[in-house]
Amino acid sequence: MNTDKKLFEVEHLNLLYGETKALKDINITIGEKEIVALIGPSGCGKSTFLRTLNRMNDLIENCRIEGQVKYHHENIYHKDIDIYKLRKNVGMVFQKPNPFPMSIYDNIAYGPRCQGIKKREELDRIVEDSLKKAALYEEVMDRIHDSALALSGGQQQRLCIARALAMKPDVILMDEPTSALDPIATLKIEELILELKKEYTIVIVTHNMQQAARISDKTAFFYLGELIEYNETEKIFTNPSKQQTEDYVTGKFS
Ligand SMILES: Nc1ncnc2c1ncn2[C@@H]1O[C@H](COP(=O)(O)OP(=O)(O)OP(=O)(O)O)[C@@H](O)[C@H]1O
Repeated sequence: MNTDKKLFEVEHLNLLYGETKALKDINITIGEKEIVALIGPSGCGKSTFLRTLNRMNDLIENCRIEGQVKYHHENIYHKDIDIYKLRKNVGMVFQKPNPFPMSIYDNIAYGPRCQGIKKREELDRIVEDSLKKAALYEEVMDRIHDSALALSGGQQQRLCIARALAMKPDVILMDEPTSALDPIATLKIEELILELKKEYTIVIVTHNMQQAARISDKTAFFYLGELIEYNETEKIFTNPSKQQTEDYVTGKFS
């Protein structure tokens, strides 16, 4: 069930790469346990915006932020923010599955171990829980100490989701998580995302309009660095308020 509790409140957010403004005065609120899809043509700023939610843009030279991104009512760009804690709470899954070249078990135990969890039983429990939540446990329980690189692309992506879940986040950011997968693996990830919504907030960048319509509660349409329209997904796809949104969702431009 959706709650009306605000998780992110983004206010007057601008982002510059050097002199180029990639995000222009973005204002958006994301609620707890919502799935929010970010759509728009290539280069409109979707991934850039996604990365502002856990400060992944900090890693990019020449990148500068103005405005505020509040997470649980705290500005994450404040100088006293603990970035490691932020990224633990706001996990990320990328376009291409990127398991570490180690066993399935060690991929998931990696983050908790870095946090100082050493007890075998505790790690076993975290690994099992995370694999179950990522709907991968049944498929890999017999080969949990085998290399993660031997898994299929779809399984690798679910492993990356399990790895994020092992950190006990409350948000998962997903940047086109199914674009490298076949339709069946895509469907499995979509089912998983809908299941995860019971416990987590999910913000997902997608080029796949049907995917946004199938899984998200709300959709944000970006164009040339601006947030053109943000509303219930059904409204965006059936009765958008702005002409640009309608042109995009009906395929007049891509
Ligand atoms: N590291 C960077 N340095 C400079 N400019 C960048 C950088 N990353 C992105 N940009 C620019 O910022 C703008 C927004 O890019 P972004 O990748 O956020 O768009 P997008 O909507 O996610 O695109 P796509 O759908 O193709 O992934 C683009 O003009 C892009 O060229």
